[in-house]
Amino acid sequence: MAFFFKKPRNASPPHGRTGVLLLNLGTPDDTGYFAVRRYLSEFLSDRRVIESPPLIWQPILQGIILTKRPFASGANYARIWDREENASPLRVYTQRQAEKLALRLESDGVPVEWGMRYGQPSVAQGVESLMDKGCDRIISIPLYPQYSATTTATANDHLFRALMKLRRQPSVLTMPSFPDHPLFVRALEQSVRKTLEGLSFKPQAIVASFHGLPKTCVEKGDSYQEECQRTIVALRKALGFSDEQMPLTFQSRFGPLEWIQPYTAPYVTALPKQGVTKIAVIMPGFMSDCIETLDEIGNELREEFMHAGGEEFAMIPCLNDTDEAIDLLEGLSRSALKGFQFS
Ligand SMILES: C=CC1=C(C)c2cc3[nH]c(cc4nc(cc5[nH]c(cc1n2)c(C)c5CCC(=O)O)C(CCC(=O)O)=C4C)c(C)c3C=C
Ligand SMILES: [Fe+2]
Ligand SMILES: [Fe+2]
Repeated sequence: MAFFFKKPRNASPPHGRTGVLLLNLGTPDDTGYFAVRRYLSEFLSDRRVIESPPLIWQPILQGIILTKRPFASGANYARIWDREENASPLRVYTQRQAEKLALRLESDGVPVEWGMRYGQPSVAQGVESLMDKGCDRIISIPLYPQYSATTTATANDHLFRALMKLRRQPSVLTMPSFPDHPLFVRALEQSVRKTLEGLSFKPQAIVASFHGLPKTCVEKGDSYQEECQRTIVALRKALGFSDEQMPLTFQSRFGPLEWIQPYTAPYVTALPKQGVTKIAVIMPGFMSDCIETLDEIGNELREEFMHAGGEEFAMIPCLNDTDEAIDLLEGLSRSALKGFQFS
């Protein structure tokens, strides 16, 4: 192991320096079969995501799934690709969030970097870059408002895996999830109000759709579902909405297991029969628009809703790099900075 221990490139300033590291999921480098296959293989080989024993799961993954899915997923990514930046929206927004947060923290001498759990840029690169800037303390912010072992915990695992290779480790403070943090709720509230103002119709319901999770994860103690509830209770309260006006659903089911319910697609396609033909959808489990929001909701769900008799469908954008999103990241960073001061 000692073989891997690297020398720090720069000495830390005598009184130390703190940097912020934003952690996100990751996304393919391009929409081609091999790039998507590489991404899915790394993602779906993570035992925090798929807990089945590798001896059983790997032949299924490397056989059927990675032969077929990259074609379908690649075509979906192609529909939402940011052609100007030639990158996936998740990557574009994560980078912009980091750049804008860096501007807010610049005058305090706090650098900001970002890294992806799967793919590029890596978390190790982010750590190295902060250490090159003299940071001996790192505030890591996993960009998941609600905790899940499948997202937050694996991001933290990956960060600590990167630290395993360092002789001189920085001190690390990992931020907790923020399902009903006032700045998060305020950012969501503003995004709802702004979108509603710009619509030519009044939605009869605003469906809140969160990424799903296998039911077994919750049964084993994952707090994700409860944290999604906390987000939606706080948002309904901020907007003065009832449960019916803002129902909670779960999207993105993967594989044959039962996932947490109600599932978004059947819920939404049943609405027109109940007289609800004009809806908006908000996705408060995602800090940035990505394939799950832009394609699964913005393309697929919209089509299914219209086909089922829907008349109007609007998507409320994720927080992305809005000022309110950066207010939230700045607020989280500043409270963590206080936690790193001894006197
Ligand atoms: C068992 C599989 C999966 C679990 C568990 C899971 C949990 C989970 N994921 C997110 C957030 C995102 N997931 C995204 C994409 C995505 N998710 C899965 C599977 C599981 N997710 C797959 C296979 C994919 C890739 C896309 C596809 O092929 O369908 C994304 C978007 C990535 C992007 O590039 O845009 C996000 C974000 C959460 C929050 C979560 C658990 C709570
Ligand atoms: Fe996912
Ligand atoms: Fe999906």
